[in-house]
Amino acid sequence: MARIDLDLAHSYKPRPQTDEDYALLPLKMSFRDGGAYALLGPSGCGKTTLLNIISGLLQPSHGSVSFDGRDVTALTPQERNIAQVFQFPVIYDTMTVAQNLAFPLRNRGVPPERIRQRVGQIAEMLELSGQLDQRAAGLSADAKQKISLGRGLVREDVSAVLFDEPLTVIDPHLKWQLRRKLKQIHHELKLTLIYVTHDQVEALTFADEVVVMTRGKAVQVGTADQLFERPEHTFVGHFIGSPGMNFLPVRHVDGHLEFGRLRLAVPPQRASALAQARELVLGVRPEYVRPAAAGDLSALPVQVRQVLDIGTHWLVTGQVGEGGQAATLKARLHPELPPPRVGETMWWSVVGDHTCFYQNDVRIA
Ligand SMILES: Nc1ncnc2c1ncn2[C@@H]1O[C@H](COP(=O)(O)OP(=O)(O)OP(=O)(O)O)[C@@H](O)[C@H]1O
Repeated sequence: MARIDLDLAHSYKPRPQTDEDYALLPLKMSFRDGGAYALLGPSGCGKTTLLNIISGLLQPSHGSVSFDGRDVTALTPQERNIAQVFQFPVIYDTMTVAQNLAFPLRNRGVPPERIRQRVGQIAEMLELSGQLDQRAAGLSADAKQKISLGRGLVREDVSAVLFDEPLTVIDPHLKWQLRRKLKQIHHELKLTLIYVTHDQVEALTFADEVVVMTRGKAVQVGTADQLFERPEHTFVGHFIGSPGMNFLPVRHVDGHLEFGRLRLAVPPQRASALAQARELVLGVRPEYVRPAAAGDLSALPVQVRQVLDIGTHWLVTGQVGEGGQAATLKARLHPELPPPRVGETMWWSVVGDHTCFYQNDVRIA
């Protein structure tokens, strides 16, 4: 296992000029030895590019990759000792499940007795023990992908195991089980795992830390709790959560906040952090929006536009302000509260301990 340090940028173009020419903007980041990480972001944000640079399938156009302090930028995946699992199964159909799992070990001259033990251990973890003697050809797509996962995890001497959307072909029900299984396997095997996905649930259940990416930038590396409670970038607030964070542009004037003609008090504990800021974006998650009394200084009047019964809560969409100043807010309201009526005006508290403030998309308080 290895600690992985990146200090690089990547452009697929020979002479990059602007930020748009880069698939990865300059980034500096470390992956702890034995950590479980997810690279999370929408299509085209640079996840696969980053994964391929870590594995050695791709050389960064700028900068370096180090494993345990050793520069490996020019080394191949084999020389870096990386195992990779791709979206689609990579297995030998003519071999049995056991032979497939043993293959990476046999290739490296691991003694037969150790191979037998390790294949048994991995098969048990992935619930493949009953199929060890079956030929891979006859198995379902799910089972074949489990073999691929097993082949990725079977070696004990790898620097890291990289997964590129490995559960894409898996049936949704089994997907849930396998995600949990991978987490459990990580605890047992203590491998450095890096997992690419565009699915936040997948990332947050699997990883200790999630790297959130957008447009070639890693905007935050954090635990599920950090990404939810303190998004460092508006993109993280928007991308994590369902629905994502509410954002309101506000002006900081004379110790209070203005949204159009509406006013909010600045919480005393935020006053110093906001002292120099004028144009701000207030961010509050729907989970932390609370009904409040009319005129409450932490609240705004909101006209209810839609009420959905989500079972565990009411998901309410409302409009605050009017005309060009209007903004949409969402709140998850407690199921035991009476459901709001469409068209009614409620006061929603949006400023509290969980509220974040942003300038140029970056959190300042
Ligand atoms: N071989 C390539 N040559 C040129 N441009 C590429 C190449 N591979 C990727 N890109 C571009 O680099 C950017 C990042 O792509 P990348 O595949 O890393 O994103 P991703 O987040 O993995 O997306 P997806 O989830 O769709 O796989 C995109 O703009 C993509 O078009």
